[in-house]
Amino acid sequence: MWRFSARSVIRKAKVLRGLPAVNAFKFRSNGSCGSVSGTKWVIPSGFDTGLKAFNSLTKQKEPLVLAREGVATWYSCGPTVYDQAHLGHACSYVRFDIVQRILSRLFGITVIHAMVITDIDDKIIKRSLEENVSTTIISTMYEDEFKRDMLSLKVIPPVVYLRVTENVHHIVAFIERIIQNGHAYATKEGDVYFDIQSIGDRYGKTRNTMPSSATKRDPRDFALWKHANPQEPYWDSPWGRGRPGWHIECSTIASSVFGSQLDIHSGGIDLAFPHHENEIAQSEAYHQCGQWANYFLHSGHLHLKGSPEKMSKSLKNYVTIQDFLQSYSANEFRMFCLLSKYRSGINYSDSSISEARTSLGTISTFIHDAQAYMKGQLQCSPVQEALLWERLTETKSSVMKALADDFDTPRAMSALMNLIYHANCQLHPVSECDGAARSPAVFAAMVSYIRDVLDVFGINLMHSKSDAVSPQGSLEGVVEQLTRFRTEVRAFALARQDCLTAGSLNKPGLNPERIPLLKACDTLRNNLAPLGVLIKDRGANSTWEITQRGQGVQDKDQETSS
Ligand SMILES: Nc1ncnc2c1ncn2[C@@H]1O[C@H](COP(=O)(O)OP(=O)(O)OP(=O)(O)O)[C@@H](O)[C@H]1O
Ligand SMILES: [Zn+2]
Repeated sequence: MWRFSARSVIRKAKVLRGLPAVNAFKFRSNGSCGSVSGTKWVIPSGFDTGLKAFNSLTKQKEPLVLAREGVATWYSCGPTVYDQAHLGHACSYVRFDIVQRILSRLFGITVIHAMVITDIDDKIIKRSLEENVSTTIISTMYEDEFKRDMLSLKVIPPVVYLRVTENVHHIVAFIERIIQNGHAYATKEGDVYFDIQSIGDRYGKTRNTMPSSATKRDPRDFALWKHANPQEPYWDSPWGRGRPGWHIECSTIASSVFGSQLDIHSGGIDLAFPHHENEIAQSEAYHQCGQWANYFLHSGHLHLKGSPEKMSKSLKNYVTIQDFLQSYSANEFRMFCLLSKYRSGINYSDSSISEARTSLGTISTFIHDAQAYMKGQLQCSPVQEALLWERLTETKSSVMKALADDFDTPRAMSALMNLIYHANCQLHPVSECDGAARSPAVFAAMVSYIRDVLDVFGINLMHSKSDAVSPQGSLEGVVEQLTRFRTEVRAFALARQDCLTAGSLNKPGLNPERIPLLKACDTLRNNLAPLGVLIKDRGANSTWEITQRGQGVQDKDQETSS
């Protein structure tokens, strides 16, 4: 249902905005390399998606025009892998994952996403010296953890991850070309610097934050290649032993995958300057053209509430993704991200994450009630069916409009919540069925739509037992069998108590034979709760349900605690 073709979606979007559906696509005809960065941004030639995106190059929303029809080339700066990933990283990568899912699943655009893994840099070297292990051990360990963390947050992996250390030969060749093109110079110490003056006023002149150095021609010049100090890892190069500077890895790797033209480049806002400005300067100096990447999207920072600083490994004010997932679910984190614009700063606190949990709870409760109504278990007076169909249509159009407008997820979520509010207003439980006309189809349509949209955002609400498709061997089937087995064991143990009581021991709680069995049953129940399976004991019977992860540990119900 959500795999619309880009053409049909854009045609619909134009009709929604009151624009003629014909000529929905403009193929502009300026040259492949557009304008010069730092001077004037030129709208790219190619395929007009009908969407708008905030482009950091112009600091305003621009029509999103891609070089090829239905395809977006997308490069993102990846993590520097010297420590565990935290919620700041999660926030940036989940937000862009949502943007990419919107592009591909709602607007039919194939997103080709490549990401670099920075597996050599000053911070990694420092950490390896502190731990007395090689940089490879540090980077491999944290790269693996990063990838696992992203998967547990349901971030779709890029089509390719590229490590800096596996691309040093490309980087050396890239630097050589920049030198040949007259935009970089080597020093006698074995460093290579980008020559800012060689590109005139195309570089951010007012933002000189680079440290000065005796060997640089201009304090703004930045390192493309750094000579190796003793004990540091190195690669051979025409300038001696050394390693790449930070910015050059992205220009080289993005160019090695996508050539001289890139549709979208993303990263956190802290990367806008100097990192992205330097990437642009290097890439345009290498390709000898302007406007290498047409759109730069930057995500806002995540802060711990009350802290003016972004959450950061170096500032040690962070919550790791793994710690977070002990108490909350990936669905909850994604909802937390959806409730703010990807560009805005976001405060992480108990109350902001609770707000996300509450929103998910409202949605789940509505789905549950709507299903009960469909099954005839929730009796209601007649609903205003025509009104609900109308509201559903309006919601669909509001969601599409919001998402086409710089991926405005909070506006889309508010349209969904508004639909739920109006639908809930019609669901009044009454004690008896009055035989009134019923309208299950409109509730079914709302539930399907809400689930589809959330699925696009990477939130899967198919977690209730009744929803689950239960082919043999599914996880639900396994939990069902496990619970039945536990029920039998418990019933057996409880019956042993009855026997002994009947045998006039008169102290049922002291029967030693049943304790290990009941203890095992308690342990199983307690261990399944953080995994999202809530077992409830009702007399000798037990039921189970899938919950949000982390809920439902019920120590107070321990059968063996007394
Ligand atoms: N607190 C944060 N909020 C949002 N995005 C963040 C935050 N911290 C890092 N990022 C983003 O995560 C991506 C990977 O960052 P990287 O590994 O280079 O982190 P970093 O900035 O070196 O981390 P740190 O500052 O924690 O040492 C970048 O796009 C960066 O902008
Ligand atoms: Zn980068």
